Amino acid sequence: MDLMFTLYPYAKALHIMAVLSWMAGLFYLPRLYVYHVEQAEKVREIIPIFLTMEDKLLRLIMRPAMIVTWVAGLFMVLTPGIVDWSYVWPWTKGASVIAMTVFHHWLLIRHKAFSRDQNTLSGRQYRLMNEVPTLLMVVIIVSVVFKF
Ligand code: HEM
Repeated sequence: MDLMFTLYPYAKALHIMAVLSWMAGLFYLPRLYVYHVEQAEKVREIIPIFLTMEDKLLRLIMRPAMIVTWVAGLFMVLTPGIVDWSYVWPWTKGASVIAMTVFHHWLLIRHKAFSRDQNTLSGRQYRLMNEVPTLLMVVIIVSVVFKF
């Protein structure tokens, strides 16, 4: 237990670093899909460049950042005295991080559809979906800061 308390600030620092990297990708990838849809209609040669950018962002940045966010976050959840489940905030945060993870996998599925040239969504739809991580982030930050 003492070791968990010693490691707690390291876990929190790691958590915040990973969260920032994961969120950067979650904000940028739907925007990249907007350009992918709208530009690919005009210039087909640009498609492989978009696919490479999306693939690298998903595999090299977003996936590792998501894993580190979860591992460091769960470490803090398991540290005694950190989360009091009788409050509302752990539930709103928990629901939002699960929704954020579902959104990540939705982006992955959309990327696979793009790779097979089977994208069915419009630029406008990706623009709308871009708001999802923003809304979830607001709920998460309010939850961890106000701890209602
Ligand atoms: C993926 C699963 C996640 C788990 C299990 C998790 C869990 C936790 C826990 C237990 C804490 C410590 C709370 C405290 O200090 O009292 C924490 C802190 C924090 N989390 Fe997460 N978290 C996750 C994802 C996220 C995401 C996606 C964001 C941002 C969008 C985020 C932002 C933060 C911030 C800013 C803090 C620091 C709060 C403070 O110092 O008071 N977390 N997290």
